[in-house]
Amino acid sequence: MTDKIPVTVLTGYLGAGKTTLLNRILTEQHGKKYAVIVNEFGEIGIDNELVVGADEEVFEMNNGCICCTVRGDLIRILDGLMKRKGKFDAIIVETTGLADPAPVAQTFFMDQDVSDAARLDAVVTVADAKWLSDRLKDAPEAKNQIAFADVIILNKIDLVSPQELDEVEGRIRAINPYAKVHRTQNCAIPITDVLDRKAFDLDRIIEIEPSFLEEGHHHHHDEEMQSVSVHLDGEVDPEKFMPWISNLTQVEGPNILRCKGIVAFPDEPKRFVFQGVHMILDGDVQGEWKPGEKHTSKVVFIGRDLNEKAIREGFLACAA
Ligand SMILES: Nc1nc2c(ncn2[C@@H]2O[C@H](COP(=O)(O)OP(=O)(O)OP(=O)(O)O)[C@@H](O)[C@H]2O)c(=O)[nH]1
Repeated sequence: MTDKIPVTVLTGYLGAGKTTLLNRILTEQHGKKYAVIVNEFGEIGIDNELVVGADEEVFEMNNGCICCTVRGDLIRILDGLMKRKGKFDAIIVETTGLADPAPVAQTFFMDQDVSDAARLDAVVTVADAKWLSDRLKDAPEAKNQIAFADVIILNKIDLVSPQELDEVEGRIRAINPYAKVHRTQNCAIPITDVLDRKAFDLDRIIEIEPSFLEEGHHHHHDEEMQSVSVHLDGEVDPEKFMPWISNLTQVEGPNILRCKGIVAFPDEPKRFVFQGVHMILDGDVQGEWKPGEKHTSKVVFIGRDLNEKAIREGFLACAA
């Protein structure tokens, strides 16, 4: 048991702050070596490029949600990591914001090779203090993620009043009275509160969902959720791109749960990276393009009722 590799499953709804937390963990002086598995909903990988840290190996799984189609992928990557045991102190799996954590956690108990070599240390859920209450009403995944958490990072406390914060924590407590809740801004939390918690308690999970250990476990999915990703084989003109993205998120904000992108501007040595949650956009230049690297641009939108054609044409029209 003790020499099994601890695995932390990092979950939380779209845009809650999972990558922010991951980057915090990886940049802290911990002297440990982590393998990171990132899964995102969308065709073009962006999250892996946003994860900092030179020493970590990042394994990416695309085209599907970790809890459904790519679970085989997860097992394959974990098997590969197990064979290199001793090289990693721990494994961190960052799931897409739409993943139901139950089947992910299930993998560590159902697959013999995986369960022989790894132990699920904890399910850590990042919750968005501003949007969680709304998502609990319309997104079953958000509820499951809270229900399955061992540790809950109630993040973005800067965006709500103390009263709203107490309310949202009350909702969390109503769903999951067991998890340790930490209130944070930008996921600022000591690493020891997140990793190596030995917090995953199978008995408790079975109590919540008695069918947890049965194959063919039923899980909830939001059928209306879709993703649109667009790749532009070159640079974009900031004079066209900035008004386009800001207008799109203002108009379509309620439907766009999440957007992100990495784009190249002419004469700019760094990549412009932006992210948004509904109509809140955040972007900055970061990370220089490598010498000889082709300057390309890509954007991903996740949401409901997205007009794929308009988004695709709109972005491509921003070409420099
Ligand atoms: N105001 C505020 N913004 C935050 C805070 N934490 C993170 N953000 C911002 O919220 C956005 C989403 O953060 P991410 O860490 O990318 O969220 P995520 O959960 O990894 O997103 P997905 O991978 O798309 O599901 C980014 O623009 C962050 O800078 C916070 O405490 N307060």
